[in-house]
Amino acid sequence: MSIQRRKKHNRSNERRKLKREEALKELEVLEKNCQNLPLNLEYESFKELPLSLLTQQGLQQSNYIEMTKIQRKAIPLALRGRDVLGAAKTGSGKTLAFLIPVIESLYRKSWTQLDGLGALVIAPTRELAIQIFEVLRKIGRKHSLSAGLVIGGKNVDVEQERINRMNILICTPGRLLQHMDQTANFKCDNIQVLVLDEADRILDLGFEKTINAIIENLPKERQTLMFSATQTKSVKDLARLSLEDPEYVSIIEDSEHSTPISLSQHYLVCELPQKLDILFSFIKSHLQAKVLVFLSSCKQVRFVFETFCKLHPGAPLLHLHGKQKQTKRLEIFNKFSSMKHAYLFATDIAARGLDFPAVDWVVQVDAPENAETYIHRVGRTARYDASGHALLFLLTSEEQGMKAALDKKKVPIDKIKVKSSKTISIQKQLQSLCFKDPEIKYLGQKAFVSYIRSIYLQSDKSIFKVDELPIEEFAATLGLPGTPKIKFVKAQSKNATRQKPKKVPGYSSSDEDEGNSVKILEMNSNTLPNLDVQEKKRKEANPKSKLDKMFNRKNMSVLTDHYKKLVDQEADNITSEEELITLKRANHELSDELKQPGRDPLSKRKLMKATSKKFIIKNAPRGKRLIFDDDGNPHQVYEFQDEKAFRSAGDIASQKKEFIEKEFEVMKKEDITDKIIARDKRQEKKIKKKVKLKEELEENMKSVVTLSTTLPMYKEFHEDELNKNAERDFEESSDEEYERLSNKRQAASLPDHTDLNGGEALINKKRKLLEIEEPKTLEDQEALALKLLNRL
Ligand SMILES: Nc1ncnc2c1ncn2[C@@H]1O[C@H](COP(=O)(O)OP(=O)(O)OP(=O)(O)O)[C@@H](O)[C@H]1O
Repeated sequence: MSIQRRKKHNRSNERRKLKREEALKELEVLEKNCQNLPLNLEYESFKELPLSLLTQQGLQQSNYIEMTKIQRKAIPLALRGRDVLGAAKTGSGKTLAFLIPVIESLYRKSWTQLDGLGALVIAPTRELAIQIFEVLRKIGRKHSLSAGLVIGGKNVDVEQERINRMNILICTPGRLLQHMDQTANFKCDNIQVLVLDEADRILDLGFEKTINAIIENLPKERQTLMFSATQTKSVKDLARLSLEDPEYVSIIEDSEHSTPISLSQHYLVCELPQKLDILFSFIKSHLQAKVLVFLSSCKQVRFVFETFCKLHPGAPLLHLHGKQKQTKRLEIFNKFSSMKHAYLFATDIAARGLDFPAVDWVVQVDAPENAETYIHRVGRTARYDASGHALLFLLTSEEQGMKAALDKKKVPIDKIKVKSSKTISIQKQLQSLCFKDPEIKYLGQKAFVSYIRSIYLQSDKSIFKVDELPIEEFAATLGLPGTPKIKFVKAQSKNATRQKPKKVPGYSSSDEDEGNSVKILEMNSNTLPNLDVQEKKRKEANPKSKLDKMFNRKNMSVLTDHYKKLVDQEADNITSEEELITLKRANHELSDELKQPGRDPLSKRKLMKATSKKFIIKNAPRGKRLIFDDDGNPHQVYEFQDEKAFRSAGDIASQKKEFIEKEFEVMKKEDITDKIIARDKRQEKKIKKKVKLKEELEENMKSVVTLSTTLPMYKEFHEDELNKNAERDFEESSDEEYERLSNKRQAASLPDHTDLNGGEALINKKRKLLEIEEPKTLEDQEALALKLLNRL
């Protein structure tokens, strides 16, 4: 190296050293300033805080200049390393209040990729996690920290691959725990900051155990920040669990109201059957608005969305609920965010944290479960410094209880009256839609049941009174021809119910009417033979119109099958939470006359139907699978012991275990036999293929004798064939064959692979075959043909 170049090199080295020293000094100063940050001062802007230049730039470029109240209070505390439990109104900027300390904490520790995961942010829903991630990307754009999103609904493998490279993770609790359990090398032992956003919701959603398990995996020495727009006792419990002497920062407690000042809030009182008419009329009179409409369940959302779309109210309609796929949810989220005027029908999935820009109205058609949920729902409007309106529909039975709950939570809300002259009735249109489209009718039935169920499940019985609902009128306003039968059957306590022998689906006996807890049995009224006496009387008193009958006949076959399937499925998939409420299939038992065609049927039509081939085949008893013992005696696959003998054979659990083990052994043996058969078949196939290939090659050789230029083509063919065979074999083969086949494939197609050990010999052998000299004489060609044939 010349002297000049060396000098230049030294100069740049020095410059780098100086820069490093300066950066270290800056970090030292920053750390000192943070530790000594006076907490009694009122900071107005982000500039006044000891934040890194990179964060300052990120904030400025995102137009965050002045701090909100919660940011003023919480950020200085968090910068000093304190644990914070923060409560502030919706839309008050809590996201920045925890993200800035997260970034700064890692920055001050000179965090790099080598240090691994440094911060975890946990949010209750995927949408919220995505939103937090976007804010982090905005304000952290100048930093070189890596951040990742770990939410359900995405490929775990892809996440597993990248998760270890991240410094900050934004995640939902379930998926995070999954990675903690399943992802090799996923280390959380270096976590510096843990954030729980909407902590109370995380608990509401039943993630308490998950959170506890996550916290167990984290180091004790860390900073914890928790934020929510509402704080419940359970959050404080959680705080005790994971925060060390936390600072409780509550902007709500200081203020007169727990909702934003710029939010005007009203409620109206109506009856259940009026709700959809009022909503439709509201849309008609607010076409140029961006409105979020809350309903109690996915089914309600779907029904209202589907029917209103068909009624063309004149405003763009969207819907969002938890049963949609993640990509669809995101698409709708983005669409609604970007639209100026639109109606989004949603479940409580959209209640928390989501920052849709410029929402004018939040309309709660179905009342929220409690005052906290009300606060979060209305918080989707009037965010930051914007204004907004909220309208709550209350049933007469709900008014008193809900108003008291809202007053207690410091929610200022006024009553307004609905002008009946301005309400458009859509009942007829809904009826017609249900009549024309069985899917709509089906949705209506599901919406009906899920609404009643949601009211029944509400824990605050002072607000939600299921027995005061005008059920029949409600069904009629949904356009349904009859009331899907909802029977309240008092059953015994949950445990007692479980011990009872299982009932035949669709069969409801009078013993279900005894006990303490309540069970809902739903049936399709159209196909309901076992109506109770009252119902029969009612039907006699109100004979069905011709239209009703037509309606029923038209939709009967389409709906009942579809409906039955779904109801059956649901009955099979009942979760523990749903055990109280059971969906049951309608009892489709045929009358005795129809069952026994020999007896006198009531009418000719019935007789013909009962003796038809189709009917007999359909109703013939199903064949049973029998197995024969060595003496040729038939047995059922599983034969039942008599109960006494069964009980005397030992306790149920151990018998069950023994039975499962025995069956497992049988399955294992069967499995081996199946595998042998499959392998034999594969080998047979391969031999056949080889013979065929050999024959084809012999044919080709004949042409080689006459045309020596075909050799390259032949070579290609051979390679191709080998590749194809290898691929086919690979698909068909077991894992054990994988290596052999992939070597074979490489041998046929790849160039040099000197680093392959086992495969090397094979490659060389193949290469000999492929790199043969072009034959010049007839003898050469014959020799080549022989060699090639031998290779097979
Ligand atoms: N300092 C600030 N300056 C300007 N805008 C801000 C500031 N802080 C937050 N915002 C904006 O205010 C809106 C609400 O912020 P954010 O979503 O953090 O509220 P939140 O308190 O978390 O609400 P929620 O309780 O509903 O989750 C966002 O659009 C955000 O960009």
